[in-house]
Amino acid sequence: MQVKDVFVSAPGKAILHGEHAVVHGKVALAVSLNLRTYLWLKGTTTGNVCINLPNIDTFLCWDLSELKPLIPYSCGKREEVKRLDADLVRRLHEFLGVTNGNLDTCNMATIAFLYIYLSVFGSGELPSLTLTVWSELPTGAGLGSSAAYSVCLSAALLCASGTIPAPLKEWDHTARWCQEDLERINSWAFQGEMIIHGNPSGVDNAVGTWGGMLRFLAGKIIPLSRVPLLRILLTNTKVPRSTKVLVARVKDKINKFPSIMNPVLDSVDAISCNCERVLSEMTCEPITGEHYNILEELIDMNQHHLNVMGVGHPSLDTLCRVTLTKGLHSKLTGAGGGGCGITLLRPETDSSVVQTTMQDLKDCGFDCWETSIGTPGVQQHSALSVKEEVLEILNRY
Ligand SMILES: Nc1ncnc2c1ncn2[C@@H]1O[C@H](COP(=O)(O)OP(=O)(O)OP(=O)(O)O)[C@@H](O)[C@H]1O
Ligand SMILES: C[C@@](O)(CCO)CC(=O)[O-]
Ligand SMILES: [Mg+2]
Repeated sequence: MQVKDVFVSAPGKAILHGEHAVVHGKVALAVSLNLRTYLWLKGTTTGNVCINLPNIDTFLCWDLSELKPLIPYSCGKREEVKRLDADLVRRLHEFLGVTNGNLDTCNMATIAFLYIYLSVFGSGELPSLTLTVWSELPTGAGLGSSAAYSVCLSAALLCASGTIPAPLKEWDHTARWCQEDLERINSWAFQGEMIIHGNPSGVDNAVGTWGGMLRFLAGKIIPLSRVPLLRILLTNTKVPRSTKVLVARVKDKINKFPSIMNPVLDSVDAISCNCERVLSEMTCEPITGEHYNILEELIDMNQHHLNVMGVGHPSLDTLCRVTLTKGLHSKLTGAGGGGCGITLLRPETDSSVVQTTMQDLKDCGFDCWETSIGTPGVQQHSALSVKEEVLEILNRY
């Protein structure tokens, strides 16, 4: 069986408020970014399944005969995809020689792929294909690279297997799926996130799937359609960290100090709700300096809470200190422990202030750029519609 080629992309995300607290049933507000992950799936007749993941230096190929014995026993019967198939995960660990359960960057990405590939195609004939993924997002830096990767895998494999239709018509450049298909994509992407994160809330894959700005609470996704245009500076401290480790660290802290940590989580919840209220006010009344003052205070308070949770880092303290000397307020975004932070720019913030702030942050060794938010979620592309530099990279493999 030869499957049709599929080209998809999904955006990264920034969490405005609610990271970590959202894992424990509190509200998070998150937005999509103008940085995307691209995936090109090519149907082949080689009898091999190959993955090229240049961002993480992973290039692997298997013969179909090696993969067939891994097909999950329950394949095709699994309508409910909220929990991982523990038996398949265990057999994939064995297959890749993971002995202690500790997955490195390459194993996490490989298992996420094999898990979805085998689950989606396992009830029929496994197809031979080559899948190449390249991302504009920094990997493992808090901007939802794992979710964008999982959403792309899920959309491309579901589409190639015919589980969901390809929305792209001959004359289209890009197309999106209907709500029901997006829900399917999101639920398989969540499985990928479970492999990579351990215990994800699902907020990152929801943003990768639907894009825009979302309110997320206990699996419930509410798109916020009326939001003001926010100017945000993104800074990558380049300090490596793992979301899985940080999420587990917060859980340990909650278990150890429940009476201290639960009020902190409640307070973060209230910060997210206050932020949502202010953002909504900003769309229906004239925007004032006071709106921005409140947004800035919420950022400062949340950053302190995240430090209490144990997910701060000296590099993030530096980010907050450097931006505050220019009157700007920052917090970490995503899992913390290094990675990226966001800085809110006020409408009146002069471009010279933005430039000097960015230079000061670059002098600290950080990457820094102004970003646009609220971009579309997962999309199917015609190869022609993709930026030339992205096509050139994906075509190398
Ligand atoms: N472009 C990519 N190609 C292959 N694997 C990727 C890619 N991007 C992310 N991954 C996988 O996701 C892992 C990083 O996930 P992690 O959740 O730790 O960081 P993040 O998603 O960037 O940050 P956060 O979850 O805080 O937003 C990598 O180790 C790798 O396994
Ligand atoms: C830290 C966390 O809250 C956000 C990571 O981007 C984890 C999650 O929600 O799955
Ligand atoms: Mg992640």
